[in-house]
Amino acid sequence: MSDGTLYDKVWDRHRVTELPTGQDQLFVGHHLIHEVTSPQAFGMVNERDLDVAFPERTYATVDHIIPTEDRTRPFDDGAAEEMLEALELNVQRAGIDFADPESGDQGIVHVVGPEQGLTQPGMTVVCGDSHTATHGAFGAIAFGIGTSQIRDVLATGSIAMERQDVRRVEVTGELDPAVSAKDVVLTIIRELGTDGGVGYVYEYGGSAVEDMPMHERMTLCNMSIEGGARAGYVNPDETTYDYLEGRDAVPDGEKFEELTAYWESISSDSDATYDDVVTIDGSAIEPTVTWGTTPGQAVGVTEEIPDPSDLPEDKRGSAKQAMEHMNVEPGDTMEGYPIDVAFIGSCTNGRLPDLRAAADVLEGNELHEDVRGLAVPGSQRVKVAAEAEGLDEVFRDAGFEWREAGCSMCLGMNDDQLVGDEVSASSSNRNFVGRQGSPEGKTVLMSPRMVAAAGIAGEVTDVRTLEEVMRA
Ligand SMILES: CC(C)[C@H](C(=O)O)[C@@H](O)C(=O)O
Ligand code: SF4
Repeated sequence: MSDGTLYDKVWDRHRVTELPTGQDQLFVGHHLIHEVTSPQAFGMVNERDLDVAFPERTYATVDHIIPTEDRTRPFDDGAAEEMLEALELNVQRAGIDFADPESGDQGIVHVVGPEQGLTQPGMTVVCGDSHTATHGAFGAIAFGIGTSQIRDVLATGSIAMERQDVRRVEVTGELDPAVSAKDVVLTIIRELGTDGGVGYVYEYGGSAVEDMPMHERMTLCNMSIEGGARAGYVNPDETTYDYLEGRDAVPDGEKFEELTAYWESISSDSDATYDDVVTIDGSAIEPTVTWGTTPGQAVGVTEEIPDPSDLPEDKRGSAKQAMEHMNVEPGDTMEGYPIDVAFIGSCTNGRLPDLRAAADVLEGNELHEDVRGLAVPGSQRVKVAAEAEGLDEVFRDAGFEWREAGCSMCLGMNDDQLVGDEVSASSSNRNFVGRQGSPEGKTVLMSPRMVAAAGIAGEVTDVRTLEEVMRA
């Protein structure tokens, strides 16, 4: 068992008791909710005539089903309208703060929590959503939960959970300037496997992680679940405190100083022991893209797609199937793979610095004539901030549609979907078959800069080469 890690310390501080099942009852510091996974859980709580135990520790937003174009109520999509109405009713009844579409605060749950300072180091954060690990970027223990657990958290402010092992994932060296956290996490998942993290929580560290600003750490932790880990976190440091200082939900003055001291104390000790340690050479990572239908089926953009027969036996069948779906061959590179759609957004890469990174590549360029582009800010606040910098103009001038905040084409639960066998260069986190709305659709995951480069070229492109050409 690990010892002296942030995970152990935070777990112990939130552990209420050991349950007869052998699980621990864990107190939940913050509960985030959205419209897709909460209605049933509220239904169960209401049915038993229970109150929400800690409405003040609960925060709601609407993200998955919300249209990113016309938001006139009632929505054209009756099911979407119904889900939002259910959420409105539930939060109103329980007295839960709600980032509704009129509030100016609405957005993807994993974008709004951090931007308002709701997510803080040393907390336990849960949400009925698998990408809750995002919040681990702050040194919180954050994970996705299922419907019956949402019910439990609503009714008691706690859940039954088993303690996980801790794997330290150490990313050494310095990243190439064209390489981002997205490339790092795709590399980690590729090396450790999509189920390599089962039973673990990942502690990310090493110089390449320490050098990452908060939005990059969020991208890294966001995809922990794609590697099978229950959660992922980064120990809090000056970068974390600087990000948090002055945010709405963060106390200021002396209280902030006290908090910082507390946050320091819950960081992993220098002599902490881990159940496993993995080291990855950050300086060797190049811009990385997926060739298949899981986030682990990834290669460096100039690297050859592997031959399934060279893969471990249990990976061969799925690799062959993925190659068929994606229409790629072993030995091909992804460079030159034609795309139809460029999607910038999602809880992985829909924050202000992600939009800046894409806009930086797009400035003065235009989307390829065969490509449609969708830029979707992760939250209303991100949208306003981006517009204040003129980023919307850069996107529009390049031929992108500039939309309202939400999950959008990350999973296509609204109108933003691939059509037929369209190929999308996407800054999101999942490339499963049918993920972006069309069963024949194809998704190539990559960083925002790489999406912008692919959009301009009309095919997967090494952003480093594109930038060289543009400079010449
Ligand atoms: C709808 C929701 C339950 C789902 C998740 O849990 O992650 C979604 O956010 C996703 O990314 O697939
Ligand atoms: S942006 Fe995508 S991954 Fe994130 S919560 Fe929404 S659907 Fe899930």
